[in-house]
Amino acid sequence: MTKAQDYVETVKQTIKQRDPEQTDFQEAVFTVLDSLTPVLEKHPEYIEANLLRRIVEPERVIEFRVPWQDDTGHFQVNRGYRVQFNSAIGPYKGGLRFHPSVNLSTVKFLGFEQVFKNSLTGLPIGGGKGGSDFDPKGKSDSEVMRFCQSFMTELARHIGPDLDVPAGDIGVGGREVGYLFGAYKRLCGFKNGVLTGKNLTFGGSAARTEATGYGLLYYTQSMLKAHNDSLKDKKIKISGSGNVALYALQKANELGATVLTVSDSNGYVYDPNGINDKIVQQIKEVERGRIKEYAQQVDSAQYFEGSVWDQDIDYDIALPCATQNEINAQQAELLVKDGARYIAEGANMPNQTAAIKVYQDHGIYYGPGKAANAGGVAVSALEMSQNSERLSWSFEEVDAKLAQIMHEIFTKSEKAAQEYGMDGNYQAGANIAGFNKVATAMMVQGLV
Ligand SMILES: NC(=O)C1=CN([C@@H]2O[C@H](COP(=O)(O)OP(=O)(O)OC[C@H]3O[C@@H](n4cnc5c(N)ncnc54)[C@H](OP(=O)(O)O)[C@@H]3O)[C@@H](O)[C@H]2O)C=CC1
Ligand SMILES: O=C(O)CCC(=O)C(=O)O
Repeated sequence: MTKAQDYVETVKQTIKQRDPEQTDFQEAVFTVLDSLTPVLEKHPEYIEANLLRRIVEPERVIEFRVPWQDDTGHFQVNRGYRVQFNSAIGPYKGGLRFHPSVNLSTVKFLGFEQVFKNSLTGLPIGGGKGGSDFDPKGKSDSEVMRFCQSFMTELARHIGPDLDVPAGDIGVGGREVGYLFGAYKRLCGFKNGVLTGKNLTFGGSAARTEATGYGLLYYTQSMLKAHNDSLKDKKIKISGSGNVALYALQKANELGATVLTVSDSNGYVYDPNGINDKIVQQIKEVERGRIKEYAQQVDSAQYFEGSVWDQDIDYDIALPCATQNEINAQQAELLVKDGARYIAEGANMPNQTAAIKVYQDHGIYYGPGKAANAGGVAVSALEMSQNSERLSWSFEEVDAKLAQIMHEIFTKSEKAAQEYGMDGNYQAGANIAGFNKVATAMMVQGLV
């Protein structure tokens, strides 16, 4: 074992011992650490400075009670979190997730990923993430508003335009950001740089709603181009039908691909003629309905219960856009058998570690979430810039910047992989390129 390998193993063991139950967090950290051994061989000063041990420890973890009243008058309590992971290159930045599965491990894994993702965007933002085990599904608008107000009553004291700037994630969209902003304003006054993903009427950026899904397709375009390929006439499987999935679908259709599937946590819709994004948008964004309603409206579509990744059909590109760990090794084997050559992650960590190993073994080109889905946070950072200069840019201007950023993220990852002799390994490339900037910043800032 080299000194670098030994150091990585020691850091991994420390995490396992200190937080044995935080399995999602461990998975995210170990994936990054495993890519960094060659960097440590080249930079032994990082080992001397115990940099990895510091980088895997959040700067601050905030956990709080969120009491709220439901429509029947009963008092409810949820748990709120904000993990301020790393501020070496800018204020903490990252979304809030409202979903019953949220716990400290979830928020820590998402915050850790966010550090490297935000670094890859090239914009001056550190990493953070937050959320709650509150489930907005099935709640009335009034209940969601009361919950958001209570959540912000505590969160407000920890955030600010130059300190920590939350945004949306699963279960937190325009409605929730609006209520959170309203509550913040009553407590601290109008500071529109405190949240991103806002409505366009009070400082939101054009194209933020579309940014993660569109950015995913721009990244995928770059990945295909690197292999003299294009999206035209490609068959794509998308999972999820939320914000990321919907705008990935819309952009894929615009770029001449055929999207065969979309899904939710109950099941998936398959349409061999291609999923119509306008119908999905109406069902999900306007009616807040379930995806099976699509099959009730479109003759050529069928609805199936279960995971879309268990469906056995031929296709070219997989775009998982739902949630973490949605693809296991067996499902990855099926993806390979079905002829898919590319996979790019719209969701955060949708592939289990064993699934990624399957892609590597079979030469499938794999774009990790921290690179492929960075478009959302990149446009959030552009929203912060617009708020600072008290101006709003046009949709076309923001979209062009987004496309450029996604292309650069792909190129940076590709080059970093090449530099360390791992040509085509976009996962290692993204981890190394994301790490380099944060590591340099931490080293020159002294013991932080
Ligand atoms: N919004 C953004 O800008 C960004 C989001 N991401 C990531 O993209 C992913 C999707 O987020 P987003 O679209 O914003 O969230 P939404 O809440 O808008 O949509 C989430 C979608 O995923 C499905 N889903 C959620 N949990 C599960 C589960 N356990 N099993 C199967 N399906 C599930 C939901 O189905 P159902 O309705 O049944 O729950 C829904 O279709 C997440 O991993 C998020 O972290 C990454 C970068 C930025
Ligand atoms: O726009 C943001 O700040 C949040 C984006 C996010 O949560 C993510 O990239 O996973």
